Amino acid sequence: MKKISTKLQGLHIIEPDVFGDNRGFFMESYSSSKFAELGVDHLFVQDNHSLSVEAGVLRGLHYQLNPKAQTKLVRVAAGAIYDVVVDIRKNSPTFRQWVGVILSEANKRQLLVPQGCAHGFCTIVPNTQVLYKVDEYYSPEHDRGILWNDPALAIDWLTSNPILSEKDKKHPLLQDAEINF
Ligand SMILES: Cc1cn([C@H]2C[C@H](O)[C@@H](COP(=O)(O)OP(=O)(O)O[C@H]3O[C@H](C)C(=O)[C@H](O)[C@H]3O)O2)c(=O)[nH]c1=O
Repeated sequence: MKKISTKLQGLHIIEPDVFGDNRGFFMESYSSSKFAELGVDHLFVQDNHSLSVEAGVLRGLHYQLNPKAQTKLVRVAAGAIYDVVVDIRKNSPTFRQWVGVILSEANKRQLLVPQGCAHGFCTIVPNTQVLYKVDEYYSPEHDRGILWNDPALAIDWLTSNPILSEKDKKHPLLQDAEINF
């Protein structure tokens, strides 16, 4: 199993060991002891699962404010996404910078998204199912968002006309968003 760092502190790609044979494959998608050996020793308390039936569905950019900020361990069980993480930690040297990673059923890559980052993804193929663990429970009172196409972030989502929830169409720009990281 490999952990690959990125330019954002705490944002890592994890490549699990995959055992393939003529039947298909097996992998331990999560192991608290093996992930802890990689420094991923969070106590995850909730598993999330979403299905997006179309390509071009964009969910994000979301985060929860402290003290309910979430670390997320994201993977794709079916289909493929372009996963985007934005550093919204005011004192971070990479504040306002973003990283995009393709997570897919095929590459089986996982993404560890640290607290203090906004997270979103855009599906690349229909019927994409995303599974992710979080280390803090959902708290609507602390749930916040940033507008997906904030010009100050200039995120290239690899799609021009995404399918968005009404909520995701109305998030503020980062400059106007409530952040406490
Ligand atoms: C996130 C969440 C949502 N819900 C309920 C609230 C709504 O009634 C319904 C759909 O929620 P929402 O439209 O916020 O779902 P997504 O747009 O997929 O949001 C997620 O997408 C991006 C990629 C993220 O990183 C977040 O984890 C999460 O915000 O599920 C819950 O009951 N528990 C939860 O943990």
